[in-house]
Amino acid sequence: MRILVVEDSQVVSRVMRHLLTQELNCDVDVAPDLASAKILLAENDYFVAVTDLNLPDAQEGEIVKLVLAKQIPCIVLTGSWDPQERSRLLQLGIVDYVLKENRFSYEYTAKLVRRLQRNQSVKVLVADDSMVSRKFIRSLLEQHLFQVIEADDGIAALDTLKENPDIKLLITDYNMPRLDGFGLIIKVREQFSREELAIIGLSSDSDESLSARFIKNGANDFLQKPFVHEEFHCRVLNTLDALDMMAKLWEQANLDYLTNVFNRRYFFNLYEEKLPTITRNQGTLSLGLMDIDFFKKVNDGYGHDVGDEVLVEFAKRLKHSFSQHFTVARFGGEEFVVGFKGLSVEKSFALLDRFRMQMESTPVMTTKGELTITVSIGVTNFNHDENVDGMLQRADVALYEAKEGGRNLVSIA
Ligand SMILES: Nc1nc2c(ncn2[C@@H]2O[C@H](COP(=O)(O)OP(=O)(O)OP(=O)(O)O)[C@@H](O)[C@H]2O)c(=O)[nH]1
Repeated sequence: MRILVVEDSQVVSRVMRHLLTQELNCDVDVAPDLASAKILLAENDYFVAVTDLNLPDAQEGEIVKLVLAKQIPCIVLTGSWDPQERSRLLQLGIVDYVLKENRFSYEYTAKLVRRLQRNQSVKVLVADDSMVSRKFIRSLLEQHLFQVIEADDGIAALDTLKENPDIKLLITDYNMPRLDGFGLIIKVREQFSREELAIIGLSSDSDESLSARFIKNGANDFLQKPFVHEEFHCRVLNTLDALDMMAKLWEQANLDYLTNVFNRRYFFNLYEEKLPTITRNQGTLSLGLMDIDFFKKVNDGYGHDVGDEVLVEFAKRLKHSFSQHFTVARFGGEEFVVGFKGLSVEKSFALLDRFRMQMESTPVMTTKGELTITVSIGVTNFNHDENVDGMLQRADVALYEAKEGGRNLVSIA
């Protein structure tokens, strides 16, 4: 990724280059004037340009027109606050107008570039029956490089969400035929949590209670029409930042920090939730509890870091073998579990025994060389009158038998 900084002050261009390369994996070209910017723009493709307005050979912001004509997103970083110029440039389609006030302005600009990079993979659905309004919102979102999908009422929005479950943000108007904004949000929230999909409500209605009602019905935020560009972008960015933050918190709470498979808490919550349905439907569930053999010897002989490498590789192989259809979790230390929803104990035994043999026959490559790692496994099925703990206790007994039987074995409880 290449970024162009057009800036005659060496101090500012050095700061921007430093912050941008720190924030992103990118190459930064600096042009100190319009003439050199023209040459660089002719020679390279840029992801974004960060430009000053007042250059030694062009004091009227000519650089902005040049950058926008090449369809390159343009962030203006200027020393002069001119409200009229600012709104003229925003109308022209710049991404943002940032005043060089202090170091936060430069940090903000670098973060904005990182968000633009992230936005390229973020899908936003705009539900509004007014085509003019939809197109206006689309143009604002596209300035920030989002992927935009439109729907002209609530029902169309629901269909679009069904076809595109990876949509991250829904921006919805209130008054729409067939299904209005509230109806849409209520239906959407039946399927998508706040962690999965963010919603911003919009309305030009003067009813002051609308914003609170939108939020109480499940929206993350609300915007009164007409709004200014910057407020729109700030709210969209804040909402998506909050979504990212929630995703990070969710990962910290549910994923194992070392191996990135699910943790014990996730596994318990998932199956405590699933067991009543499995019981009601007379469904099948089995699980395999496994423990790497003589793992202490790996740590003692090669060091804790090599032990970690083995755990990471073991989890990778487990994921590769099972996570497409089943649930893989690390319970702690060198103990892992796989939940086989829909599989009988005989079938999961066969899969786990094949995994055990593959472990034995394919050494793990570590920084201290190849190590042959074996695993002992206890398998059990789910009796419809028990809880997750009961099932795990029986799997633990089977695992103990596998260890007692000489290790590198799969045993059924
Ligand atoms: N490297 C590393 N070691 C860990 C981690 N968590 C636990 N351990 C180590 O795992 C080892 C577990 O050893 P033991 O419970 O004695 O079992 P074992 O050596 O695998 O022997 P058996 O299970 O009887 O085959 C201990 O040395 C722990 O310190 C971890 O996250 N990383």
